[in-house]
Amino acid sequence: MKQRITTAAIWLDSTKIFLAKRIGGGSVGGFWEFPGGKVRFMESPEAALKRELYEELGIVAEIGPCIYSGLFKNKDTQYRLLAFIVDSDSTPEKRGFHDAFEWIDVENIDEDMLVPSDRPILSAIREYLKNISK
Ligand SMILES: Nc1nc2c([nH]c(=O)n2[C@H]2C[C@H](O)[C@@H](COP(=O)(O)OP(=O)(O)OP(=O)(O)O)O2)c(=O)[nH]1
Repeated sequence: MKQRITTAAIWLDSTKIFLAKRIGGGSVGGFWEFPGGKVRFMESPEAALKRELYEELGIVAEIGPCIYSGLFKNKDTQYRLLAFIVDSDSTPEKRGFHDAFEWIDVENIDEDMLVPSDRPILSAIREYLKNISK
């Protein structure tokens, strides 16, 4: 099976987290996601996430710690998904990848609204928020 590394951004503004709804089509169209994307050859995961956030949302982001690592499969590829805390002062814009944005408290995120790969990230976010509030 082919293997790829992919990334997701946990963009926090105090207790709220940024979610983007993927445009319809494909196996995950219409679901909400933590934005990000695939790492290219010889690219670091952090650089890939920074690039994807600029391409998909037009934001310049600082990439912080990785708080989640997990696996998922799509067709003939196994993906290693890494989720990073990110920070940005930019305002996101729609660039053809998403049709809605939302800032939402982690307690109010219904996991069924998320692309399946992103669902296990929710407990990692709760754990992270618990630890930084100590
Ligand atoms: N099936 C699936 N794909 C996911 C999830 N999360 C996630 O980022 N993806 C990625 C993997 C694929 O690159 C893409 C969905 O695949 P697709 O059916 O729309 O298109 P595709 O296989 O042609 O993928 P691609 O060439 O565009 O990468 O989204 C998930 O939870 N399930």
